[in-house]
Amino acid sequence: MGSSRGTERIRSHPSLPLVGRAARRAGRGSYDKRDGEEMTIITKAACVGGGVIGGAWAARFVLAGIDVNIFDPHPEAERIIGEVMANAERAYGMLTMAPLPPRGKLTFCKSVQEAVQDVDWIQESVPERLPLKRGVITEIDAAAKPDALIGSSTSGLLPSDLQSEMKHPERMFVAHPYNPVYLLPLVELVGGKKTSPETIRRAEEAVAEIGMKGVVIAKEIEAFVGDRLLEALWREALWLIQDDICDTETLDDVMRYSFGMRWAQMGLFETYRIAGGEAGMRHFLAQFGPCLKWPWTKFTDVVDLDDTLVEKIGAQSDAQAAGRSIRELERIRDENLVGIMQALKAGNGGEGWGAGKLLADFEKRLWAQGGNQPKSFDASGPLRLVETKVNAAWVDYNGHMTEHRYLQLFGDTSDALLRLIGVDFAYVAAGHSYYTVETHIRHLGEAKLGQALYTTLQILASDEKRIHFFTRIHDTVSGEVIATAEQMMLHVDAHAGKSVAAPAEVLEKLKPIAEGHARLGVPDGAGRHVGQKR
Ligand SMILES: CC(C)(COP(=O)([O-])OP(=O)(O)OC[C@H]1O[C@@H](n2cnc3c(N)ncnc32)[C@H](O)[C@@H]1OP(=O)(O)O)[C@@H](O)C(=O)NCCC(=O)NCCSC(=O)C[N+](C)(C)C
Repeated sequence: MGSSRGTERIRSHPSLPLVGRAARRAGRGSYDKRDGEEMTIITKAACVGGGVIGGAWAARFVLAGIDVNIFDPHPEAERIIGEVMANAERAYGMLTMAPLPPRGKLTFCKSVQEAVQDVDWIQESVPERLPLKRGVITEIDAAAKPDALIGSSTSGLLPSDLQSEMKHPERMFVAHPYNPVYLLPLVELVGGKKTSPETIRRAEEAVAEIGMKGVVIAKEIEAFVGDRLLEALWREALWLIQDDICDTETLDDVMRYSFGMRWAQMGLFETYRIAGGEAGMRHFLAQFGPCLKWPWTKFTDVVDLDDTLVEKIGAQSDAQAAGRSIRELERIRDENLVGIMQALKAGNGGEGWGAGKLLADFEKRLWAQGGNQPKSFDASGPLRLVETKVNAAWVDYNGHMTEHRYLQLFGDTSDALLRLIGVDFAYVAAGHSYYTVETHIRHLGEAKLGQALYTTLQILASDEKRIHFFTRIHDTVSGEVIATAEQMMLHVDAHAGKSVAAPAEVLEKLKPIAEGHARLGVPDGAGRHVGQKR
């Protein structure tokens, strides 16, 4: 697999990309979806600085299956990074049912040199002081492979200033992420005067492979794009608090009950286009353009952040938190972000929208690369197909898993069976699939937040068109059956919208499972109808 380049680059292939360990296990780098082109992936990374941002970068890499070396001289670095990692794992458990690759290995190193010497991507996340950052980046440059990519997490320093003392400045750029880095996909990619365009192109490819959206900023500018926008809002917000127009909670309410929700799915301009009505953006500009000259803002003046204002904001913020710790708030934030991304994944008629589309595409790659999908299976018993945990978004007002999430889990299980018999994304894209036509669910026990579950599936009968099967949801610890579903799927020609016989290659894969399961006998609860005595 050895490559003379910092990140792996190999020829394209019709398959979908592998990431991190999966790529290495396959003895190669990643495959490109675009015919004939090469692809850049990260096979090993280093994080220099392991605070809130550096630790979360490490989590993003590790959960994408990439080994990470980390260097942070803080005496409690291991504890802090361990806590970030735990939050990230919890969030990913809620975010996706797709088979994540085996976790990358996290290694704590004693020096910058040790951390960076054999890796493809180095992410610098040390405190925001130019001499410190420049010094660390120069040190990284001296110890890293000459072609390793070096990204800085700086929130606002110019890459030209950061790379000025490097021997190989062409591979250095700003990779500015958003907290929590393991969930929020955006990374602003900003080159300095000496950064090569090739570096930015490779960085953009590489972050896509770890589920991120690399946005290339055309010109370097202090604070780039995101922090410029946040700075404007932040300044205005400080004035509103200083002038007693509102308190911190009211200000946050104004955002989160209104335009904050709009911004998560469409940005500023697309939202304003709609606000312009049928005449669109031009009408909007004509309507609201004149306001720009009205006294609607104070943000070009800088508020005096003196002790009184700091204490005022601190006290209002304490009241707003109502005793919740930062860790609790982080968990609430992560659950909400997961919920938003999942909603966006279902947006645009199921195609996915914005960050949800990115998640859908990432999941497709994970499914395509197989993950924990068994290569062989034992049909002498029901197939164990899905492992999961009840996440917060699945729990209803009764404090247990709500009913449509059961159906989701049953659907994920039938999807897993379909993949086993060769009905995958490519098969569906070619025009055929299986559709569920009947379901009978029984709820036998409760599933609570965080409870580990697994599913098993038994085929009851099958022919060239039909698969009749019985799925159980079990508690992972006790094995107790919590719910069952008896379902019928029909093989269909999706274009014609009609059932048709499945092709021989699918039926051949189905046959040994059906034959094995025929020996198991009819499960208790199969064939029931509502109203029968138990
Ligand atoms: C297209 C469709 C699935 C079938 O429409 P059709 O071709 O008109 O089908 P028929 O009604 O003629 O039925 C074909 C044969 O199948 C037999 N059949 C039908 N229903 C059942 C049943 N419930 N149990 C047993 N057998 C059944 C029927 O008797 C016919 O037998 P023959 O021997 O005469 O051939 C159409 O129904 C459709 O589009 N339905 C909607 C499907 C849907 O949207 N489902 C929800 C999607 S969820 C999902 O699919 C989840 N997942 C699998 C992706 C995980």
